[in-house]
Amino acid sequence: MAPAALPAGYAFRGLGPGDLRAVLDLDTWAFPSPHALDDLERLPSPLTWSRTVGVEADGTDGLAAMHSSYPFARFPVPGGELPVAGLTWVGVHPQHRRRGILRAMIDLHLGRCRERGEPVSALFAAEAAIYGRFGYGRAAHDLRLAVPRGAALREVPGAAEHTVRVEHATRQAHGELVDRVHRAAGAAPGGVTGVNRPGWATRETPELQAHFWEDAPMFRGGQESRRIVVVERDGQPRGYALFRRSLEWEPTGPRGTVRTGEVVALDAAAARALWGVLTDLDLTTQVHPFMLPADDVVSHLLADPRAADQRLADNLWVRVVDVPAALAGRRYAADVDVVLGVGDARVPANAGTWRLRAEAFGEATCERTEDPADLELDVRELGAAYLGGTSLASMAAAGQVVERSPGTLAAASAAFGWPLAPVCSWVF
Ligand SMILES: CC(=O)SCCNC(=O)CCNC(=O)[C@H](O)C(C)(C)COP(=O)(O)OP(=O)(O)OC[C@H]1O[C@@H](n2cnc3c(N)ncnc32)[C@H](O)[C@@H]1OP(=O)(O)O
Repeated sequence: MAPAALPAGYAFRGLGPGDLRAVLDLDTWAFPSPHALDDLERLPSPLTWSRTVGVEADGTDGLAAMHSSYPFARFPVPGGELPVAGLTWVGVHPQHRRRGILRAMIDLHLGRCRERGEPVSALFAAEAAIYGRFGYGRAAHDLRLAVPRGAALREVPGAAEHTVRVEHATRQAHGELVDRVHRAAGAAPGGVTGVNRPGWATRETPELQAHFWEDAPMFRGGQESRRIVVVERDGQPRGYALFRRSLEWEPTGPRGTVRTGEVVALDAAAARALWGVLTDLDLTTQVHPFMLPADDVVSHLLADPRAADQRLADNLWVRVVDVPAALAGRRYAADVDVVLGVGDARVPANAGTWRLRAEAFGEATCERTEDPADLELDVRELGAAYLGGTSLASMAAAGQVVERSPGTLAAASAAFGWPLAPVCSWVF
């Protein structure tokens, strides 16, 4: 299929910093916002301008649509890192919707990913029904909890040996610490060696860093400014949690809530120390962590996990843009030798049969073959399985992966899995 073109009367235009106001105007048409453009314009933009594309309509001022992507040069995939395009700021003005502008933007994006040598694209979906049709699969989930104050936690040796700092969170004081601990926690989650955390993207560009640390009062939603707990052992930071509190006085007394950002620790003892602090803040009754891994340590530490009202939400969606580069660029949790018959309506170069060979946790190869497919699947399901968090067998049970050679599905499912659940700890 040829890439979708924009409808007649529309044209793409590369955007730059001088377009910020038009971008914010379009963005607040796509995502309704109570904030004035003048106020939004003063905040640091996270965009990488060289990857930001607008759509203009003949005879109309402003933008009809836009999209951008973040250049993740070192995006964690199972057992390695690859260049990945983080698709973001996708918006179409309500005046111009449902006439194929998004479809044309996606095809432009996928073509540019291939030109830039980015074999994978990932995103957070505003609505879950949008991106499957374009070959993005639901690749990761995150855990949402409401942990009661004082929830009993299982003990971990060494937790009590940490000292605790509770401070205002600033880039100047904590930027380097947060980056260092975050990267280390993704490379060896919980101190487990030989297994990384797929999807654990870092804020790689200066624009993303500036945007992350901005703590504009207009976005606090009635909560306090951003705070941080740092736990240290022998004078070295071993974990941090970003958080904000809010407080309401009720007839029964104070009812405060703690909302966390990232809660990241380098080992189990540091994690236990952090959760001990978060669940014991005065005047609060509940802790709401944001976007933990589905297998986060806290789910194992809670004596009564049911009391924490656990839910899963979709996290990263993944699109395999270049099948051989993506499949050879990750590692597998078991030996595998399988022929995949891949369907791809938008990227014809991906379609066809591919032989994937790998040794458990070793190098992988992926080459075109004339051999018949053992498994048939659409690139959407390949994307869902890619980070190791959605099993091929579970998608086969739903009729979305078809096993042609008996026995190959179980073996490939084990190989595509990963010992730790994929997640991204922040929304991009
Ligand atoms: C990664 C991110 O940035 S996520 C942010 C996405 N942006 C938003 O949610 C902001 C508000 N929404 C919008 O800006 C727009 O409605 C968009 C971007 C979601 C869709 O743009 P449009 O130009 O209207 O989409 P387009 O006309 O190309 O539609 C392509 C197909 O997707 C479908 N589609 C589009 N939006 C949706 C949706 N929200 N839910 C379900 N299906 C959708 C269309 O029906 C169409 O289906 P078809 O292929 O069967 O004909």
